[in-house]
Amino acid sequence: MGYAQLVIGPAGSGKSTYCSSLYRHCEAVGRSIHVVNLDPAAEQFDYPVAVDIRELICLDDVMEELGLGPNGALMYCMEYPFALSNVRSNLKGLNLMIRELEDNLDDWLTDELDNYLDDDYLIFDCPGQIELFSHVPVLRNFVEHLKSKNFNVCVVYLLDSQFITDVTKFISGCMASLSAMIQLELPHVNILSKMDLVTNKRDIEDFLNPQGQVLLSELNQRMAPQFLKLNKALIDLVDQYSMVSFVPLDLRKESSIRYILSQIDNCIQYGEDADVKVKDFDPEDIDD
Ligand SMILES: Nc1nc2c(ncn2[C@@H]2O[C@H](COP(=O)(O)OP(=O)(O)OP(=O)(O)O)[C@@H](O)[C@H]2O)c(=O)[nH]1
Ligand SMILES: [Mg+2]
Repeated sequence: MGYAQLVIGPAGSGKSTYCSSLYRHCEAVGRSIHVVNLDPAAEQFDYPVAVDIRELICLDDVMEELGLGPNGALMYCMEYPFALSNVRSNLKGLNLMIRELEDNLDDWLTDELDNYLDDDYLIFDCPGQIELFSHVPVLRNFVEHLKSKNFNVCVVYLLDSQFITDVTKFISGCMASLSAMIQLELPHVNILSKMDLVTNKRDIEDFLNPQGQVLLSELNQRMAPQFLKLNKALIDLVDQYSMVSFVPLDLRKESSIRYILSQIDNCIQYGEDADVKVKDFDPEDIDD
């Protein structure tokens, strides 16, 4: 059994920083994790990269060869390894393969991830394009692949606390997270990142464990009267999916990282197998 965190969230929400902080934390406590870069546009890392999607495809090449802008090129990069047969016709004359890697998802992932099975703990640092977890099936296919390889996977969704200045922005952050939940159908931990930048904690407190009724009345105050019904439906939706809970992440505090990691471990049942093994062992069963 392997374990994996899929770290997603809007651009600049702090995903890569979270990955490197988590790596350092685990290193300090003597725990082994491996961080995988799934961002073809990434340039530098503060963590040792265990597996790098840029070895398969890189953004600059796609922009140049296909004449795409950075966002279109990124979507292309992400879909490329996962749907190679569909895009093969577009690839005529292109020399996108940077190395002599096998030219399909299974081969590439199997090659790269086979070293990381059985009890290994992988962190996937994903790109920030919101399309990836809203309606494009790339990540979904990727997750299916991980599951087939016996990984317990959890989504770690980061939302930048700096953007959560009022209820409307909070709701839109929730909606983006919700679409990832629906799209990926995985256990989900929502994190409010960059808490060190929040000067007035009271501004954010309402959003850490918000009450549906409180959110609704704030939303109603901000929006024109014709939105009352929509507001109610939105808040009900957020309530229903019991996703109105964000865990604050303050990278200055070890305790904050430790707490988040324990929540995630819980979601993917990391460590439970070891407990089971201990519990299964009954001294009474031993023959004399
Ligand atoms: N103060 C503070 N800054 C942070 C924190 N996390 C990230 N940042 C800053 O926010 C910016 C974006 O952080 P990244 O970790 O690159 O964000 P990302 O989500 O990986 O970004 P993309 O991969 O481009 O989507 C950088 O300038 C980071 O230094 C944090 O906890 N506190
Ligand atoms: Mg990043």
